[in-house]
Amino acid sequence: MSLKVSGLCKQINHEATLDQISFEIQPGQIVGVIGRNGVGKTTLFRTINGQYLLDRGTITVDGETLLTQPDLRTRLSFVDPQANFFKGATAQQVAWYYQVAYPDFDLAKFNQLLTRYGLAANQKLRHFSKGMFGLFTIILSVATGAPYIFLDEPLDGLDVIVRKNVLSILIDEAATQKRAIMIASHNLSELEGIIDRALMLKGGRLIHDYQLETMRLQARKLQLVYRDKKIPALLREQGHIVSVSGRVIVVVFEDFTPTLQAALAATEPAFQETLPLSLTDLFMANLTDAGDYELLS
Ligand SMILES: Nc1ncnc2c1ncn2[C@@H]1O[C@H](COP(=O)(O)OP(=O)(O)OP(=O)(O)O)[C@@H](O)[C@H]1O
Repeated sequence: MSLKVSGLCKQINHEATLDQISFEIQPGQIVGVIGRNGVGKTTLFRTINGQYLLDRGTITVDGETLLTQPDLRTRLSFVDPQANFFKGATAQQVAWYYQVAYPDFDLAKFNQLLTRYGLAANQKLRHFSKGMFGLFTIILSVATGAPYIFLDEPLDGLDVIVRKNVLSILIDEAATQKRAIMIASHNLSELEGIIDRALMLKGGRLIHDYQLETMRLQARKLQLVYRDKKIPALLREQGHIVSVSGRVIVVVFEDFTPTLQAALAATEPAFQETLPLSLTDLFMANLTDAGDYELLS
């Protein structure tokens, strides 16, 4: 059982928005999709879910090819936050449409979650606030019964209490219902609390598939201070510089070995301290451009 994407390519306006994307997700996994604005996260979800046609590649759902078997789409759920199809319908009406599309739609769960979060079933979606609509999207996705759920910025606009509740719903769905959940989000600190893996996109490609547990064991974030105003070449060659402030350099090494530690000691930093490493650090380490931080001259 898995959803497998192999060599997926998607061009938009003759640009390779997604280029040779391959990954596989298993039931029970919560996987983050991260990357800078405009890198293609939403396009990836739309292409997997059939809103955009893919140019090349294959997608299989539990071993069967999605393109040739459209009924497999009922195993995927993606409520596109930017789609306006249902904005004139009430929450209840949308549930009726979804019941037709999704054979396992759980109306009781849908109604129970609407009530629990204070959303009126007879209210039109266009009358929901941004946060209410975000919450509705998650409730609808969960109620479909689809084993593979895609959520695009699900925490956007939700207040802190609702965010915590939503995260618990997702963890519960993954743990007890064995749903696989893919979440595209810029909310890295909250994402980090629930995901097992993070797929990092850059320049249309999948540049990292982090298993967070392994990553935490292998990577190291260091704060270093040097006497002279020069950044040792080793830091650029073996690490990712996250920030430079005066003589203080923060650098992330994704594979911190004893050999690297020895080489680093040879650069004779005046001060060295290990800092806690987060998903935000990995994001900055990989996706910060030279122009995004000021270098020592
Ligand atoms: N329907 C479309 N028409 C034209 N360009 C599009 C379309 N959909 C996506 N794009 C372009 O594809 C690129 C990827 O957009 P996408 O929305 O997938 O990025 P994203 O990673 O989700 O961004 P963000 O983090 O800002 O939400 C962007 O350059 C965007 O302008």
